[in-house]
Amino acid sequence: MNATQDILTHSKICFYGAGSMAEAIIRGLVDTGAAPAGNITVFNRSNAERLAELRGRYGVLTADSEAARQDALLTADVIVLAMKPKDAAAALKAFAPALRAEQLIVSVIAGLSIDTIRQLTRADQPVVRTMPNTSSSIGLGATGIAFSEGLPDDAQRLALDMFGAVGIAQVVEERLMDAVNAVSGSGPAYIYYVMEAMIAAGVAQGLTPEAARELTVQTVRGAADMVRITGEQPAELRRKVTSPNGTTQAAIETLQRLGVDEAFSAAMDRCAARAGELGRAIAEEALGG
Ligand SMILES: NC(=O)C1=CN([C@@H]2O[C@H](COP(=O)(O)OP(=O)(O)OC[C@H]3O[C@@H](n4cnc5c(N)ncnc54)[C@H](O)[C@@H]3O)[C@@H](O)[C@H]2O)C=CC1
Ligand SMILES: O=C(O)[C@@H]1CCC=N1
Repeated sequence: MNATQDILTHSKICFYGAGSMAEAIIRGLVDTGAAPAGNITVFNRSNAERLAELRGRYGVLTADSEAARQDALLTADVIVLAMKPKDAAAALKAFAPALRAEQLIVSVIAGLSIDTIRQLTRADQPVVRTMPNTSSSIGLGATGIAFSEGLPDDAQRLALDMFGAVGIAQVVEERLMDAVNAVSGSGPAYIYYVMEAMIAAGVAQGLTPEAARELTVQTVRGAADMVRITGEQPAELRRKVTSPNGTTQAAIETLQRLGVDEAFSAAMDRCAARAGELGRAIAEEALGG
């Protein structure tokens, strides 16, 4: 074990919010051994059943009472903000007064800026803003990471190790975090949407749902791995599939005629803009303007 892994291994991590994103990260940390389950405490607002589920699956600790929640927050080295954006302002306001200067805040909340977190806590609170995705739950996550100004190297390393344990982690400037949200944070949903459409069209053409699903899944998996493994550009790989005047050309021309490029561009612009709106709404609710 090297010294940097040591930091994550020995840190007490508190997950504030116990939803799908928290679980995805917890699973990666526990399964890879990047953080021992006994160092992870998780809580949500009031859903004891959900906490029991996480305890049973991963062996993590859960905080089931207000006193236990306060204790988990007070004793944590790292606090992961994993609640919905609409719950973030109230949660941050409630726990900020008890926060210690050295506690690292890691946020996965769409749109929430480092500046808002620091305004609610301390001007020099160590903060890592991230945008992961749900593929983290199978170790194939893609996370964008931005650091607060002056964040010490060991805190940067800890965050990179935490998200590296569940996939790849890409450091970006904070101003680009909404773009990361548009590409990889929400991205899995676009691909699922494409898969839904492919499966439905295959079934409409007579395939069984099972056959359409299997063929679609393997096609998407194979295409992603072709880009990853060959290192070639997607456009070049597409060219190799597309015989002149063949079937693929007929399909791609139809997609282009129907405006799929424009649809993706508009959807991703709207996604990034929505992240900005969510972030401003949290700041307004928490800071009053
Ligand atoms: N689901 C996704 O694909 C991604 C989600 N995110 C971000 O992750 C965050 C969480 O999203 P999900 O896990 O999908 O949501 P979710 O709805 O599955 O989980 C939210 C959790 O927060 C808890 N919670 C809410 N208010 C709380 C409070 N005051 N105290 C304690 N717990 C509280 C809820 O009980 C629930 O356990 C969001 O802010 C979202 O922007 C980021 C990247 C990807
Ligand atoms: O839909 C959302 O707002 C969250 C953020 C990125 C993925 N899911």
